[in-house]
Amino acid sequence: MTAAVPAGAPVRDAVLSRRSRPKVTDASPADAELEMLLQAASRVADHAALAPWRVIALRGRARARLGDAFVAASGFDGPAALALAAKPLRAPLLLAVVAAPRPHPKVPAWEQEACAAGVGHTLELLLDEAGWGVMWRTGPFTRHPEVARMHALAEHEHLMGWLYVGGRLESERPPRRASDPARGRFSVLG
Ligand SMILES: Cc1cc2nc3c(=O)[nH]c(=O)nc-3n(C[C@H](O)[C@H](O)[C@H](O)COP(=O)(O)O)c2cc1C
Repeated sequence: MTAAVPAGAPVRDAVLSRRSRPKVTDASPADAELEMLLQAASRVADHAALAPWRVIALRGRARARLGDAFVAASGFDGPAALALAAKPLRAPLLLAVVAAPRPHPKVPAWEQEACAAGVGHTLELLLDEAGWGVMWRTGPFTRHPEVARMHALAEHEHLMGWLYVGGRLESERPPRRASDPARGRFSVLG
């Protein structure tokens, strides 16, 4: 038997139409819009309702300070350092997704990180649905102490990466993924 797909199926439509957008304009959502979308994203499944995550918005000079932290973490100098320092400047707004797992008698750290990742994915989807350009990025220095310090993370917190957010370039139509990643990744145990 096939379950009926509700007319419109807006969640499925939003998921199927989402694209990562590597190039964005200088426009960005206001903090009030971000808080509203985050309130929705916070409804992901969350064992024991620990909300083991938080999100930090990096705008303006904070992006340059992140670039400086990347360079300090890398030990690079010269042109390689300049290129690395410029990476966070690719979007006007970076949303650092932070996992904040704490010891819990029933909920191990990996479950809490799964919840934080869910918030990241859901927030990315909601921003895309709202018409913003978004791409989740990480890199080799995501969990380096210099980068944690720049975000003023607590001891138990670590980064899951950044949602790079900006305005959409109307000229750009990012391609769909060529393959069907779900093919062969479903099985049934009777
Ligand atoms: C946790 C995480 C980290 C990622 N880091 C990067 C990255 O550093 N660089 C990159 O090109 N893509 C990265 N990606 C993948 C992109 O966000 C994106 O999903 C990919 O380019 C495919 O495009 P699509 O989302 O439109 O299918 C990351 C995805 C996730 C979930």
